[in-house]
Formats: sequence, structure tokens, C-alpha cells
Amino acid sequence: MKFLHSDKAPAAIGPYSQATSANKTIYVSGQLPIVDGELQTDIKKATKASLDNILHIIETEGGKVENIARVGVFMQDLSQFSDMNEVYAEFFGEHKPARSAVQVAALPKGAIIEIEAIAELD
Ligand SMILES: C=C(N)C(=O)O
Repeated sequence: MKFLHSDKAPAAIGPYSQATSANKTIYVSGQLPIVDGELQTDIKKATKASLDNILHIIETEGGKVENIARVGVFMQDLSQFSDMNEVYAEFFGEHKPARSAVQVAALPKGAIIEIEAIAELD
């Protein structure tokens, strides 16, 4: 197993890796919507930030959006579901990974969204 790291994604904020890989599977930790150290507080910008962070991490192993097989979306307020979906749909296009989306009581750093993913490399 490998511990993965991308300088283009925010560093882990605790005792975990941005992602691990085993064989051809990449397990990406929940990505907070942080860009250049700044937590995004607008749901559309935040969704894009978390997804971009996932992509930056899987790219370290040659992964692409099309390699993402499963996504978990954790939101602080599900009333923002449609705005999240709009940006999400734009990011994935015709590629539609399995997904769960849930509202949670709170997220680290007071974030409004955290997104995790599993990718299968070719
Ligand atoms: C932000 C996280 N993924 C964590 O604390 O586990």
C-alpha cells in the first residue's frame, strides 16, 4: 500500500493521508473545500474545490475523473443539495460514479461540505 500526497490539494488536517492506494484502487480521504489555504463558504465554489482536490490527488497516480468509481458527499445543509448537484454534474459530465450524499451535524473546520472518493485505475 502507498500513502499518496499532492501539493495541489490541502494537507491532511489530522493523523491520516490525503489518500492511500492498494493495487489499482485509490481511496481518497474526505476533502475539505480548501483552496490556497482558504476554506470556501459558498456551496458551489466549495463543491468545486473539494472535487478539484480529489482530482489533484488521484492525478498523482495518473488517475482521471473517469477513474472515480464511488463518491461520498457530506454536507452541513442539505437545502444546498441542488446547488451542489449542479457543480457536481458539471464536474463529472457523462461519467456517473456511485454516490451517497448525506447531511451531517458538523464537519471539521466548520466546513459546509466534505467529499471522499474511491478511484479504480485502468
Ligand atoms: C477532514 C478529514 N478527512 C478528516 O478529518 O478525516
